[in-house]
This record gives sequence, structure tokens and C-alpha cells, in this order.
Amino acid sequence: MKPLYSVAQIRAVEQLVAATLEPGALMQRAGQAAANGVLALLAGQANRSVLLLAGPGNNGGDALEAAANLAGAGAGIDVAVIYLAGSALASAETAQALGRAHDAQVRFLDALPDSAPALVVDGLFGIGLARALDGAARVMVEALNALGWPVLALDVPSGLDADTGAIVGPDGVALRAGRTLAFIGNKIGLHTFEGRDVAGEVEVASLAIDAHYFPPASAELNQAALFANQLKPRANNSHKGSFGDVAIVGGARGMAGAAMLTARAALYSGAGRVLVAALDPGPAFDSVQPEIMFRDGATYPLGVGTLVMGPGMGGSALAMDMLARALPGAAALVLDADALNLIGASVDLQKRLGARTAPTILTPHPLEAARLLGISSLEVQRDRLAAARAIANRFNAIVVLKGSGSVIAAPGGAAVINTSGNPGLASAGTGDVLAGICGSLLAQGWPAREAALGAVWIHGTAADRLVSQGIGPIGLCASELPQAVRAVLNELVYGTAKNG
Ligand SMILES: NC(=O)C1=CN([C@@H]2O[C@H](COP(=O)(O)OP(=O)(O)OC[C@H]3O[C@@H](n4cnc5c(N)ncnc54)[C@H](OP(=O)(O)O)[C@@H]3O)[C@@H](O)[C@H]2O)[C@@H](O)CC1
Ligand SMILES: [K+]
Repeated sequence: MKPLYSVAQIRAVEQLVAATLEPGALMQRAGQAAANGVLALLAGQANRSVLLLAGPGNNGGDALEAAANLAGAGAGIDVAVIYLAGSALASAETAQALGRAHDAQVRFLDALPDSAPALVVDGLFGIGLARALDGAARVMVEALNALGWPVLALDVPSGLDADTGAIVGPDGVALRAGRTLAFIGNKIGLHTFEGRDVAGEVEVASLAIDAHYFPPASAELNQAALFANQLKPRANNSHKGSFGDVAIVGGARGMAGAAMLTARAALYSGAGRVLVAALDPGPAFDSVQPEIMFRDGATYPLGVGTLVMGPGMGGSALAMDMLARALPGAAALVLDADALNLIGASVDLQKRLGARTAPTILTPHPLEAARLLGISSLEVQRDRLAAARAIANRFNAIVVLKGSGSVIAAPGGAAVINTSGNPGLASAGTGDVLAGICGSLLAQGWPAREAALGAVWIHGTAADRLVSQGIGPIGLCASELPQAVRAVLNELVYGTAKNG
């Protein structure tokens, strides 16, 4: 498990542990871990100067401890500190760390140096950030963001909400780090919404705290281990009926492409048979993918198999009627795009959705999630985990809240945050592909939660693979994903994939 904790949980662990240790011991461990991290990053570099930013709280204390350790490390490092002390008295631990930094002959500066250090260490604010950055801290963060000097954030990049991944506002700023060294435990906000962009690569220094001090995690990071029990090699004695049927209900006039992308994704991720139940007469076949069958949606039986409803479905009376008929049925459902918008606008459809017992996956982006919850997309983004959990609980379904750090939530269950994927996925049709993978895995017998976890991981990993081959992120097309999805899934099952 790759656990994620809330700030309240980390505070509780810290209190329990601190009571068993000498005062300042945890800060000294954090400072040592930070210094070790800096030394590793500086290995082999000719530039040996490090600038540490220390804020008024204990995050600043960590930076001062790190500065003292680096100055005393005998590694030829030029250590400079900018200390932005607050108006209130520093904690005893931070005061002690300040003394150690002075004793170690660290240089204290009043302003940013003229020449670039090898590394900036951000110890301005951590989990104690209480409001938007302002004054000298804001000026410094904006200047550093403009300069682009490499930054290692201690615990949390300054300005980021460690619970939600939002930049604390109004009109907030956060210091963009290439890396973040999280203390005690990994934090939710480093991995979703703005978190991935602001925190960069995240490492955890547990400060030698024993596992028994930790409560059950609030959430966890997605990884192949979470759906590995479904990754089974195929029997030689199998046939297309062994791997399920997926019907894509969508493709209204002018939007046939969305349904085709979903169908291709379902096919390339292993469904036995894939068809499009089209709402309007469109193309009779897909000339690129002739394996896909086409049916008239109006007469298609909606009570069996696996249905992916929504891609290019539109908002017609027929679309509404098909949803009303499908929701009470026994078919496993993936609901995406227009299906979600129709449900968001209809109390009757919401009731039908909430009463379902067959497997159901909802794949909203933030605006669709907002419509389902009757709030704004900004509110959804301000707490993505809460929004995903609320939808899962309200509609008794597995939810994939898309966006940077997609959140997968189950009713009453711990949320999972996905880490694969890149901005190449921020383009038309990639959501249709994701829905197709979800439907395909459901049709192959995966339970809904594993299907959602697997689909999101594989979809993001496929995009990462394309980018590593020079295909995107700029201009990555949704129609390029299915083949990469096939490669990733086969490697997972047959053995050579990196399981992240
Ligand atoms: N607890 C642990 O688990 C361990 C914690 N450790 C470390 O301590 C960090 C938490 O320390 P912390 O609680 O002192 O909070 P921190 O992030 O330094 O900031 C609070 C200070 O900033 C101030 N302030 C807040 N917002 C502001 C703003 N916008 N603009 C200006 N000022 C603002 C606020 O004062 P206020 O003005 O609100 O009264 C207060 O003075 C944690 O992230 C980790 O790095 C480790 O040593 C190991 C164990
Ligand atoms: K920080």
C-alpha cells in the first residue's frame, strides 16, 4: 500500500511520537533527512551552493536544522539561509535550530542572491499554512517561480494545501518545486489538483516513526498491485464469448467519433465483442476498426451485458429514455459524459441510479461531477476527494473523478489517487477511451472497483508511454491511445511491465 494521510492524521501521529522523544528530536530527524536529500541531489554537481528558505513555524525549523547539518557536513557546500521570522515567538525547537544554524556559520541573507544556487530548499510553510501567502513570502515565491531555480520543498511546497492540492487563496501563489520531501507520511494534496504540478516528484521520510503509530490511511496511491488479482493469462481453450460483450450507447448525429473511440478502446483492452448502439443512423461500420458492429440504439436491448452510456450521446428524448430504461436493469454500466449530464439534470434518473444493484462506474470530469452534486466545479476541485466520495455515496457507485490526480472512490471506502498520465490526456476523446477501458474490464469479469482502478492506471500509463516515445504531450490524440493501452495491459498480464 502507498498510504496518504490528512494533515490532522499527521498532526496526531506527531503528537503521539513527540511525547516519547526528547524535545526537538523529530525536527532534528527532519533536518537530517532534508540534508541527506540535498547531498544526494548535489552529487556530482560543480555548483555547491544551496539556498534555504526558512519560515516562521516548524517548517522553517526543519530548514534551519538542514542548513546546520549541511554546513557541518564537510561536503564543501556553501550554505545560505533567508529567514522570514514571523511576529510571534518561534517554537522552542525552531529557536534551537536557529541557534545551531548560527553556530555552524551558516550565512544569513536578506534577499535572493544574484547568481543561481544549485538548489533552493523551501522551508517557508508546511502543514501549518493558514492563509494565502502575502508580504515578503509572496514576493519571494513569485520571484523564485519566475527565476525557475530548482526547488526541493520540505514537507509541502509553500502555498499548497496539503489536504486538497489547492493553492491556498484567495489569489494565492505556491512555490513550484521539482521535488518534495514529505515528513512522517505522504500527503493527499501533493498528488491531486494543483499538487502534482507544484510538488513534483514526492519522496517520504518517515523520520523512523514506527508503523503502529499510524491510523488507517485516509487514501492511497493507485498502483498495479491494487488490481493485480484480475490480471490473468488467457486459457488456450477460450473464445470471444469468454471475454464479454460491450455495447457503447452513444454516437448521436455529429458525435459518432466519440462512440467509436470508446468502442476501439474496449476492443484493444480485450473485450470479446464490441458494438455501438447508435442513437442516430451514422456510419454503418468503422473502416479503421471493422471488428466493431453497429446497431440501432432505439431497439437495442439494454438489460444485459455491459453498457458504456454517454460518449457522444447528446441530450435527446431518446437518450433520456434509454437511460431511464437501462438504469434499473441488470447490465453493468459505465456512465460518462452526456449520460452524467442527463442524470445531473433529472431527479428521476438520479433515483434510478441510486437504486441500482448491478455494477456501476461513473467517470465524471469536474464539471460533470459538479452537476451531479449541484455545486460549482470550483467547489469540486477545492476538495476532489470529498466530491468523489460524495458522488460514490449518493449514487452507490464507483466514481472516477477525472483530472490531474484522478480520484477513484467507492461507497464508504478509502479513496485512491492515480499518479499515471500527463497533460497529453487533456484533449478531446481521451475520456471516451477511458470509459471504453472501464467497460471492457467490467465485461471481462473484473469487479467494478478493480475495473476503475485498472482502467485509470492503464490509461495514464499508456499516455506516459506515448510521451516517452515522443508522441505528445502536445498533440497526443485520443485515437493513438488504444494501441498503447493494449501494450500496457499485455505487459501487466504477461510479465514485463513496470508495476509503478
Ligand atoms: N508536526 C509535525 O508533524 C512535524 C512537523 N515538522 C515540520 O513542521 C511543519 C509544521 O509546522 P507548523 O505547525 O509550525 O507550521 P508551518 O507550516 O511551519 O507554518 C506555520 C507558521 O506560519 C504562520 N503562517 C501560516 N500561514 C501563513 C501565511 N500565509 N503567511 C504568513 N505566516 C503564516 C503561522 O503563524 P500564524 O501567523 O498563523 O500565527 C506559523 O507561525 C511541518 O510541515 C513539518 O515541516 C517536522 O519538524 C517534524 C514533525
Ligand atoms: K515547505
